[in-house]
Amino acid sequence: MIRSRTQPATVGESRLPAVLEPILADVHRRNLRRRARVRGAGTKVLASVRGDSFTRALAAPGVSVVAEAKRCSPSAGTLTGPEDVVERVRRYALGGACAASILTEPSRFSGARAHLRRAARALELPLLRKDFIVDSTMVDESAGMGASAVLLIARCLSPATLRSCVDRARELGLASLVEIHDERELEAAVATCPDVIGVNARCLDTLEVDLEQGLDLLERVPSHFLRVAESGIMRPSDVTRARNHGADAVLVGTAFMQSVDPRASVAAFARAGRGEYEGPEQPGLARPLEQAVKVCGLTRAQDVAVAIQAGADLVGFVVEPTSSPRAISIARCRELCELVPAGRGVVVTTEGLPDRVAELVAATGAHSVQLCGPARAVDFVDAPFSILRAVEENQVDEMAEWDGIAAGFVVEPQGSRGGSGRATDPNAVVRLAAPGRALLLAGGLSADDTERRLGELRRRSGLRGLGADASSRLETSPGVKDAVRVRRFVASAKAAGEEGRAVPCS
Ligand SMILES: O=C(O)c1ccccc1N[C@@H]1O[C@H](COP(=O)(O)O)[C@@H](O)[C@H]1O
Repeated sequence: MIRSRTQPATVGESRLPAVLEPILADVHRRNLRRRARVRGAGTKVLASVRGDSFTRALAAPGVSVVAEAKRCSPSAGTLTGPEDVVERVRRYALGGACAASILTEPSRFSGARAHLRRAARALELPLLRKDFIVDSTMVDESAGMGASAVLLIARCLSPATLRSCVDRARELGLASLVEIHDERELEAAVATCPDVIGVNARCLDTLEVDLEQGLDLLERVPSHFLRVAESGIMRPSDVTRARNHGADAVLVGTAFMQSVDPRASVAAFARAGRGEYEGPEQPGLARPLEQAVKVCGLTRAQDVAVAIQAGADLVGFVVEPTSSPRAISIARCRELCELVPAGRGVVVTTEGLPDRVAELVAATGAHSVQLCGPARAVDFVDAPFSILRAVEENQVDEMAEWDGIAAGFVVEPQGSRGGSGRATDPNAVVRLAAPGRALLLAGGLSADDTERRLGELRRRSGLRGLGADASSRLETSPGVKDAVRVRRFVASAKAAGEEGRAVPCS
């Protein structure tokens, strides 16, 4: 039993870890306040609880991915600024997450009940409420928020309370995931017969993660329970390890929160869960596209070195159209990609068939692809690499289709096929701004006019994240970059960024 309502120090016989003590004290305080406010009103439970959708999703063949939305944590610190949790979870769903875990704990994880409520209203995906549930009334609340499942941390609950929470969840049609970390907690979990048992590889006393130890314990969970590996799953090969230890699902938070392209990361992990992933351990882009600077159409190793040393965030290699004066072979592209830091090489293609594009990405070793030809967004939802979609400045509808699927857009002048040297119309570009959309301005940018053109657009439109992409005007002859122009282009694009930061957003 928890001894005090505001300062719980023990659960049953065992002392609480130092990290849990203040968290649980806060939970109790908030519960007291909330219940005093709503006394007599009862807890509204949604009629349409979707608990079976959570267990069905986890039971799908292979290792399913439960992707977590959390802004910070005691172990990782701040993971993201304020952001739209619904948009993040939508990207998780596109990438192939079977369910999402949403933090509702406000003080240590910057979670909110509203995040869960809004996601449940907006999305079909089964949602796990991740919080520090201390009694069955919090299970009722979870159903009221639209959760399909609740996380019950064995370390936070006496055996009797754990049982009453699992039973209450079952009555409400919610799935319960009981989290354990050692043999004793495994016994307690098994005794309550939850739907799912999760092994947290993180020790709550030290916050240290030992994935191997966690996976060994997971193997000892009786196989009639759905088994989830939690914490320490940072790369696709960890999913493969979990698969080899009998996991039905992995719960991944930090790796996806730290990813620049959560859709692509989830897609890579989900493929690994099906035993189908062969890509890099850090899938997708390495840097955010906000104010990114890309140098495109590189054909020579020395030009790649200059661009990277100058500070380019991305370097592009044109494989198609083969008619481009900057086109190189797949083998040459692979050689040049090897010279580039991970996550910064982009293969440029007019190919639009997803399997062929996937082959091209694998063959070149690029982490992302720039799609310049006709392609359907729906074909790329679960592509395990990042996508830059090239659009013409008037293709607003095309952009809407790719939102959330492409990590960002390269905006070219109307009628351009790339590398034309022609400039975009600023009036058209400002109309493309939308929340959460990353844009790279392209078309005839040179070492001389980039700072002015970018700065002007950023000031006029509030497009402060606008990046830049240039090719032909940085050359001495087709395919041969001029080192001075490349350096000046990168520097002036970055300088426009600094200026943009100083101008308040209107
Ligand atoms: O760089 C190229 O030659 C190229 C060829 C075919 C498709 C895309 C290409 N690069 C893209 O072209 C623009 C920049 O062109 P420019 O500066 O006007 O010459 C940009 O989108 C590059 O990614």
